[in-house]
Amino acid sequence: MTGKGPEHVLDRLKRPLRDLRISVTDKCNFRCRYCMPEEIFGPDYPFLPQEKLLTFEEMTRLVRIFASLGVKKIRITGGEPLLRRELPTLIGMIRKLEGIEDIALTTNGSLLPKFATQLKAAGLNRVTVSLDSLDDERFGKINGRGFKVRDVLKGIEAAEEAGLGIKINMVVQRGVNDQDILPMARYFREKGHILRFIEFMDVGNSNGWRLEHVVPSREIVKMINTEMPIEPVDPNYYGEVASRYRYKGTDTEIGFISSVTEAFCSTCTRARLSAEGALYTCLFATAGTDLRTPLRQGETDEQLKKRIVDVWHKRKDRYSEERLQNTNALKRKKVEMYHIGG
Ligand SMILES: Nc1nc2c(ncn2[C@@H]2O[C@H](COP(=O)(O)OP(=O)(O)OP(=O)(O)O)[C@@H](O)[C@H]2O)c(=O)[nH]1
Ligand SMILES: C[S@@+](CC[C@H](N)C(=O)[O-])C[C@H]1O[C@@H](n2cnc3c(N)ncnc32)[C@H](O)[C@@H]1O
Ligand code: SF4
Ligand code: SF4
Repeated sequence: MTGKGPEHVLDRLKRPLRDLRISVTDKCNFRCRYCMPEEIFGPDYPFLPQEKLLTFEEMTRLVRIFASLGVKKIRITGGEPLLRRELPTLIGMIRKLEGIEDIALTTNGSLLPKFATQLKAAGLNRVTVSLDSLDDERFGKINGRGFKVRDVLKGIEAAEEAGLGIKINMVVQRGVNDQDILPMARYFREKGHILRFIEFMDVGNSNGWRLEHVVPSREIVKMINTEMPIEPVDPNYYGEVASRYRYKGTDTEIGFISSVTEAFCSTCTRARLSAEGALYTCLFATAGTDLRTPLRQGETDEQLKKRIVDVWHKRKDRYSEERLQNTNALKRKKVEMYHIGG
């Protein structure tokens, strides 16, 4: 598969495949209420056994095939991806693949002090660190395990020292952490890091989502603009999830991910690979396509590629747009976020 450029596949809504998000583990050291609430994900929860997880060799082989279909960006996620042993080794393996221009990692940040340098050395380009509050009491409740804000800030500092690109993601929930919007904006503006506000979504089936809990991005834009004037910036690439802004008179950016109020399905170029090797074509999918079994049964690259192409050709997912039009979409059974990574 070397030598010639990638093939380009389009789905039924004419969307190309550009971005692959790989969940490397379903485990996490946090218990964020909106993702893995403690009462469901308790000590006896049956997480995937090691033999069901894709190995690094299997993931790398699949990434090579995806790259031959036009994927340029890989996002490593989870669960908490830094709980997967030897993760920098996987980054190094993916880095060597032709066609992969960008490797990013989404993390809760708590283990970055331990791994940031190794990740950078292995070829990781950037990290996106999730942080929902700067207040220890609220943050402890949100993460469900009493982690302190400092634990995450130390991770961000470690990533900075290692020379990794940095973005911060904050999921905003009305009545839970909306009072943190301005303090977060002030803090990361001062630090010069890109902060992105994410509208709380109805992912999975266990997070008790209600529309009243969503703070629409336009409300946050207004709130920030009143204190710290901002102006829109053009997207970096086709299908970028965040609407970008910058603080007037500076180069510091801020972003808004309006996954609920301004769905972006029409330009969605993302495929997702779960930790056990199932391919999902939407964050809100009810089922995935098993790639691990044919892979372990010895299918060739060409056969696996055909499976992926067939799935992408059939794809017509546009859940977030459908939900905007008809909230009945909410009633269907969906895959959990920790399972395919968000
Ligand atoms: N509905 C929906 N939400 C998404 C999708 N992709 C990302 N999000 C939401 O946006 C959040 C941030 O996503 P990131 O992974 O940081 O976004 P990204 O597009 O990879 O970011 P950049 O590569 O830095 O532009 C996720 O945690 C989700 O909440 C998607 O395909 N559909
Ligand atoms: C599932 S986590 C996996 C990676 C890592 N553990 C972390 O928290 O960054 C990926 C992202 O999904 C976001 N997320 C989880 N549940 C969400 C929800 N219901 N709505 C919006 N974003 C959500 C998290 O805040 C996090 O930024
Ligand atoms: S959002 Fe990330 S850190 Fe929080 S429980 Fe889910 S996987 Fe863990
Ligand atoms: S809801 Fe599905 S199709 Fe729409 S942007 Fe998200 S992942 Fe893509």
